[in-house]
Amino acid sequence: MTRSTEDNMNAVASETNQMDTDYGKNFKILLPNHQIKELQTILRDKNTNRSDFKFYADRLIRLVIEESLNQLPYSDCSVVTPTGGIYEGLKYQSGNCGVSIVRSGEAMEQGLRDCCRSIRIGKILVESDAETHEAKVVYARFPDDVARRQVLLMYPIMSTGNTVVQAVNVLKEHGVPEKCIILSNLFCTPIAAQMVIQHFPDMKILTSELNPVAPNHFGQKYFGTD
Ligand SMILES: O=P(O)(O)OC[C@H]1O[C@H](OP(=O)(O)OP(=O)(O)O)[C@H](O)[C@@H]1O
Repeated sequence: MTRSTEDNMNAVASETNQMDTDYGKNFKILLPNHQIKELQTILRDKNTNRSDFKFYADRLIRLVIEESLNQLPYSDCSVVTPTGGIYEGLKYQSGNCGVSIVRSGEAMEQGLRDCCRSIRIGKILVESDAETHEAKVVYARFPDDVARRQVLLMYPIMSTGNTVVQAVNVLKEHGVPEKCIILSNLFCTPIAAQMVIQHFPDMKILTSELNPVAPNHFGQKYFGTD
């Protein structure tokens, strides 16, 4: 039996690691716990040095990536144990890929590779016009068969949501159905959540925090260009 992304989403949502929100069934927040709150606190603290920032950001990224992988399809399988028993388990299905939104989305690539060693990772670069603040896509590269894959779209900060909206539009132009995209995010504002959900109601979104203030220093500090 194959477990669809949706089946899996519902199964996982009823467990303890995600919180349902008022933003519909496709928007999930990691269930807050002390560990997650500590990581978020360190990342928001202006006194956190760059080395610590990257270290703790990578830890939070790993948690979000692990949970995002729970949204992908798995199929039933059985294996033989060392004592000759049969263990009924699950097998991760192939046919997935990552796509990072440059630049801060690239910070999430290693977390994904640590879990899926040889996963293909595409890239999208969205630039905001300095005067009009209009976001536009200036570069995009995907696996040839991206339209047939489940796509884990990685971007850590959603402030207005404009960057993500443009990136998802490009994926859709390349034939990726909305329901096959899982957005992996660390910090999201309510405005961005509304904006992205309004544009793409069938896309799945996983974040670690919904807060009116996004830590927009993330990319600068993670990559040391602040
Ligand atoms: O949801 P949006 O309003 O589109 O904003 C998303 C992010 O993009 C901006 O960063 P920046 O342009 O520095 O991108 P980067 O961190 O990826 O380099 C902004 O400071 C947010 O961190």
